Amino acid sequence: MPFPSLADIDALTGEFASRKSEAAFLQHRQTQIQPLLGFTLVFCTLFYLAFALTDLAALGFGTDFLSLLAARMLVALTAGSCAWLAYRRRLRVRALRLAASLSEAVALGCFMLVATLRPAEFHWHAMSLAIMLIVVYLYIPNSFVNAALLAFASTAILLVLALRLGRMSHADVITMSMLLVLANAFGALAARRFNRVSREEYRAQIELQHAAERDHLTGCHNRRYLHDSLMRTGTRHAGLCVVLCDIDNFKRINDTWGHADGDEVIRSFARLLGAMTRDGVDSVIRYGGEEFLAILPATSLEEGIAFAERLRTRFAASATPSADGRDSILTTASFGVAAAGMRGDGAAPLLQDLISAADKLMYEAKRSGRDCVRAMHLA
Ligand SMILES: Nc1nc2c(ncn2[C@@H]2O[C@H](COP(=O)(O)OP(=O)(O)OP(=O)(O)O)[C@@H](O)[C@H]2O)c(=O)[nH]1
Repeated sequence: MPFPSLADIDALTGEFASRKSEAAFLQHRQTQIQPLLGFTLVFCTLFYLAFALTDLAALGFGTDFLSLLAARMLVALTAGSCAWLAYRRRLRVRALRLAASLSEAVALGCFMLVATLRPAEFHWHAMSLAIMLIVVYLYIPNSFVNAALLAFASTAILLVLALRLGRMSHADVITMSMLLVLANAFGALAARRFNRVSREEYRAQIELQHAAERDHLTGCHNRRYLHDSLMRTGTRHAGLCVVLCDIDNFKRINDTWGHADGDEVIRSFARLLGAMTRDGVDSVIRYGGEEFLAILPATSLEEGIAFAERLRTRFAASATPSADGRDSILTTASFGVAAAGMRGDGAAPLLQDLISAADKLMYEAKRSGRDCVRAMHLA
């Protein structure tokens, strides 16, 4: 999961400047965005249709009224279909934004037709557009840029129509322009603030989750993650291998070099383990003080042993520089490897059984003189 920084929030839009962070944020919010888009579109469409009454009052029953009714039905059809999609289908964020932009563009376009056919009421049209702009900026979930472009374009078109068709005084045109500029400025500022606050909230949530699931010293997952995530969800892999690693004679390292250097040895072991495991596939957990657990899905016992042997030789050969930089700390580690395939009843192997077996095997490696691998296959 990408870890976004506050500096990554764009000053103009309030969205993450990095595509990766923004995509992760939108993905995280998707389950909220979908029903929100659906609800807002339905809500706006009902009002849009209800306002056909004002067409009837202004124009009477005739061709112009029917044209506007058809336009309003088109808005209802577009927004209704988009709302249905938002409720019923699992859409990608890009598709949701397309649905939002399309509904907004059709509604604003039809609104311009209303203004054209009812040229005596530009004061009301300006007020209605001001309200619609707030809805576009704040209520219909869309990107800041899409919302701003639609808002600017519809403001410009209404002003041109007012100048050409509305028989308005200069004072009225100026007041109308100011009102629409105010609605745009307020809408954009409020959208920017909302975007920023929701991204700060998301970042704090990710940070908390990270702190709750990770070990502070090494950045590896902790036992809470092992119990709450891995053990609770279980494994869906037919074959699973677990490697328990324990740094040898670690007490002596602390006693000889001090705790700060001991910490550095733990960190360098964690770095090596992280570099040798597969990103997004394997899990590395700091299981105890100087004990680590590697959970390797879809890995056979032979592959697990080969992995542990590579790790053992590389760690034994890599020296950690002491804090004063004058010496190098060399040590070894012992490993217990347990693997299992699909069980007789067709169920996946139990992680807890594999960890218990790997723990026993690791102690066997310690008893056999340390710096070695002990392994077994669970039936
Ligand atoms: N520096 C440091 N030491 C730690 C940390 N966590 C645990 N320890 C120390 O690690 C040592 C582990 O010692 P033991 O369990 O006796 O094991 P060992 O000395 O490695 O001996 P074997 O495991 O039998 O090879 C203890 O002295 C703990 O205080 C840590 O985060 N940092």
